[in-house]
Amino acid sequence: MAHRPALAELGLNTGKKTRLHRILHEHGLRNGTAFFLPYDQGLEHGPRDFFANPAASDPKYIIKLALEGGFNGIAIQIGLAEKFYWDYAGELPLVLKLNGKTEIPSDAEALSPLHGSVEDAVRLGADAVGYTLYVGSPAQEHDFAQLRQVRADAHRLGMPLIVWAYPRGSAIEGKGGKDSFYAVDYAARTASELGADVVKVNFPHPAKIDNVPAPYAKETTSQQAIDAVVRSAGRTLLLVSGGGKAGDDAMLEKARESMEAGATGLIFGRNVWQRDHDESLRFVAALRDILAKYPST
Ligand SMILES: O=C[C@H](O)COP(=O)(O)O
Repeated sequence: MAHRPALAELGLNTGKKTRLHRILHEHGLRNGTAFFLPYDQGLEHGPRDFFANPAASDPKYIIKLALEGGFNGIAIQIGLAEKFYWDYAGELPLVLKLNGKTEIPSDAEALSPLHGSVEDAVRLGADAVGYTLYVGSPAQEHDFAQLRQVRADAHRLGMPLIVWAYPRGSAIEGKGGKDSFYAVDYAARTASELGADVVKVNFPHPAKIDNVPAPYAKETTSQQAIDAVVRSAGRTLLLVSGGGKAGDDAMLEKARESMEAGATGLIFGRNVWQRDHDESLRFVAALRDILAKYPST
C-alpha cells in the first residue's frame, strides 16, 4: 500500500484546507474518505447515458440520490449548477466542473474548453473545482496553459483543484491505450506536477504492453498497478473513477483495491445511477462499507 496523505500534509492554503475538510470530514462517511457522484456524462457522452434509467436524466433526481446515498459531493457543469444546485445549497458539497466537451469530434486532438471560472465556483458556493486534462494529446500545450490559469485562480481564491487526468490522443493508442498502467500512472504524476490538489484517474489495466518503458512492459497485478499510481500522485489525493457500467463484483473489487492502495476515495457515476433508485442505493451501501474500512485524517 502506498501512503494515503493526510490533509495536514498537503501544504494547502486556508481556503483550500477548509473546503477539503468540509468535503472529507463533514459529509459522506466523515472519516476522511471521499465518495463523489459525477454527473457530467450528459455533456461528455450525450443523453445516451440516461437510456438505461431515464429518471437519471433529471438533475434533481441525481442530487437527491447523492443526498440519500450519503455522498461527499456532486460534480456537475455550470448550467446544471446554476439551475438545480440552488435548491440544495449547503446540503451537499458542489464540485463545479470548469471545462468539458462533447464526444462528437474525434479524440485525436482532444482539448476540453473552459466554460466556467473559479469565480463562478465561489459565487455558487462550491467546495472544489474540476478540470479535465488530456495528458499526451497533441493539444496538450494549450491544455497546460489553460490549466495554469485555473490553478492560479484556485490558489488565489482558496479553492481545491481536482484534475480529471485522462491520457488521450493517437500517441497513447500506441502505448497500450488510455487506460494502460503506463498511461494512467503518467497521468497521475502529471496532475501532481502541475499542481492538482486531488487527481481523478481511471483504474489502470495492468496487462503487458508493448512500446512503453521497461517497467511497464511486463505483467503486473491490478493491485500492484494501482499501488504505483497512488505513489505517483504523491501528495495529491487520488480518486478512482467508475467507468462504464460493469458487474457489481468487479466494481467492488476495484474499489477495494483502490482504497487498499491508498486512494482517498471513489468517483462513481454510471455504475451508480444507470439502474433503478433502490438498486442504486444498495450498490452505494456496499461501496460505503468498503470506504468505512479506510479512514484518514
Ligand atoms: O466525470 C465523469 C466521470 O469520469 C464519469 O464517471 P463514471 O465513469 O463513473 O460514469
